[in-house]
Amino acid sequence: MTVNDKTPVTIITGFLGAGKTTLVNHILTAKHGKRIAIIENEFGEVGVDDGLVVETKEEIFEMNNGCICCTVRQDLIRILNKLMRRKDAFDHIIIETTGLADPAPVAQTFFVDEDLKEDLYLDAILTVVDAAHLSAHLDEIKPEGVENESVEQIAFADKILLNKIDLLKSDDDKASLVKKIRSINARAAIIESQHSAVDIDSILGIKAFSLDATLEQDAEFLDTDAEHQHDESVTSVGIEVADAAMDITKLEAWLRKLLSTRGEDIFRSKGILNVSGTDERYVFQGVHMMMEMSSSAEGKFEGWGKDQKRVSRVIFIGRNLDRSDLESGFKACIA
Ligand SMILES: Nc1nc2c(ncn2[C@@H]2O[C@H](COP(=O)(O)OP(=O)(O)OP(=O)(O)O)[C@@H](O)[C@H]2O)c(=O)[nH]1
Repeated sequence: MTVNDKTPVTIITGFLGAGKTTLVNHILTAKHGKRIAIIENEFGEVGVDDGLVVETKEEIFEMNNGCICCTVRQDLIRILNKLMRRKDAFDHIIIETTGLADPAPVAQTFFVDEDLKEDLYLDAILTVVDAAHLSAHLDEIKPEGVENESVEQIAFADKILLNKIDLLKSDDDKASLVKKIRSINARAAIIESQHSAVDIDSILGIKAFSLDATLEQDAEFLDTDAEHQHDESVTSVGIEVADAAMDITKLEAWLRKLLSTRGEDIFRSKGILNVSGTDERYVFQGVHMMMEMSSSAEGKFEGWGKDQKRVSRVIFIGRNLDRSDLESGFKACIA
């Protein structure tokens, strides 16, 4: 079978909050004529992304019970094998990793699994980066033997979306960020973007993955016994409130204060909210100290479904998280 008879797979990776789901939504709503299957892997004990991905007719598979680069790799293989039994139904498969994943073990799957190798080829590893926060994450010193996920994600990229360029203060800041990226990966093309809005032809069907370049980067790439160690100090706290609605004014004030004081350690926060006194669905998005609150009234995402149970679900991801403090703070904002 030649590469042209196989189904292309794109791995979308990038640190927490970089703009991966925004990119998936852009792909799902752009006009390109491709039938796409999406496999989503989310970090943390409460899944939120299922409510953040736009509703389309495309098939979406959620994998929320572990990390795609380690514990649920067998689940990934199972889903891919299932998809390949209906391979005429798809033109392209996209895998969105968690923000803390190492893309290499996910990419390895397409070279070591005999069945999948027959039907699929790895088109590209796309790494989305947050122009405002990347530098700090790249500079982070990790304990001996622990991977810096941001560095790995850049190192293995075939294409880099330098996203959130609206948040860069000057051309000098941009130039020094590009220099830093180039010192880790000199090969990948870099495209600048805002809200991950890129030309679909520049990211899908580009045949940009190179096994030779990847082996040069990591001689153990094809070694199925090679191990990697995650930073165990990064954890998540998920909170669900099923039987009451939230007071939006109180909640917004609490979140703003929380993120302005603890936003260095709270890398990522997001949630879907059942707000008292309205039928609109609310979504909140936090990346370090930056925060956005929006509602379905703005028309960017769907409101509550007619028979949908209105549950508030939030997740905090970061270091030194105090579960009881976060839970009591959130629940104090119940209307
Ligand atoms: N200012 C600005 N904000 C952006 C841009 N792109 C995405 N965002 C916002 O950044 C936040 C995180 O975006 P997501 O697409 O959810 O990020 P993600 O990489 O999927 O996050 P995780 O799944 O948690 O790892 C959201 O509030 C987005 O609206 C951009 O270009 N500029």
